[in-house]
Amino acid sequence: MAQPNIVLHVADVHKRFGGLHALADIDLQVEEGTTHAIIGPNGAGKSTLLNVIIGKLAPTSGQVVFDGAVLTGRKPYQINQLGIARVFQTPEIFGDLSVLHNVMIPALAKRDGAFRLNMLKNLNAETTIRDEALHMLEDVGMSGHVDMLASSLSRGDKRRMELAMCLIQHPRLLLLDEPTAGMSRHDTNTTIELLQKIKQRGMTKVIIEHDMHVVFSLADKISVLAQGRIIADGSPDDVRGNPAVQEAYLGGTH
Ligand SMILES: Nc1ncnc2c1ncn2[C@@H]1O[C@H](COP(=O)(O)OP(=O)(O)OP(=O)(O)O)[C@@H](O)[C@H]1O
Repeated sequence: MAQPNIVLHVADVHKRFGGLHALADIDLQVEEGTTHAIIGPNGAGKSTLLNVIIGKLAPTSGQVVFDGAVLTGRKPYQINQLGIARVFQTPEIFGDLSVLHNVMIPALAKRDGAFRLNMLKNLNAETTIRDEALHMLEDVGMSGHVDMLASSLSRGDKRRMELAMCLIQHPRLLLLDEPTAGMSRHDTNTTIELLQKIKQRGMTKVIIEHDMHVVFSLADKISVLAQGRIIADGSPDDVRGNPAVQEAYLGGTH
């Protein structure tokens, strides 16, 4: 059988904050085309792990390898340029620009190597990127919101717009940090359907999520963190039936 292609490898990563061992012995392999969920109770180390992957935090030891390139030591924008896009827990958007312009900006920043303020002056002249942004907005079901100010969107629509802002970068790996946090059940289900649609296209995703309905609707593989360590790693069925996971997480407050 052909070996799966490992897109992301978190190799023997430790992260200490003073005396606190926030991540210990983390070894995580994400296969191309899969949706890999990282779950765990509050304070388990999920955000720390994500921040180590995207270069916001340096590991105390160990390294992160993406598509053969060592990420450790690179800056977040350099990691983004290599093909990792992140949907933030708190959407980072330009509230006083239109939805369309918000989606165009990451594509311009990718094309030109960095975001520059003077990009905002020439947005209407960028017809190719404008067309692509329109296409992405259609893809996430937001064709009717193109000219609205981003600040006027509902929370769920901001999330969808931010997903379009990531998709227009054509990332090899999409990191989703609690993509349905604070959403109504209806918006959560719409987001699940959208992420399932992206999944069918084979995009690799790492998702941190508290909502088990979301996790079990999307994940091909789940890694469970507890107190900074991976206590289980496997298919959703493996993880669901694992007594250690039930004790640490599923039977807990979530
Ligand atoms: N910058 C920091 N300095 C000191 N301690 C930190 C820092 N960031 C996180 N921690 C600690 O590291 C541990 C892991 O935190 P982290 O935020 O990664 O957990 P989490 O699994 O994302 O939690 P939650 O689900 O509540 O967001 C916690 O004990 C937290 O208090």
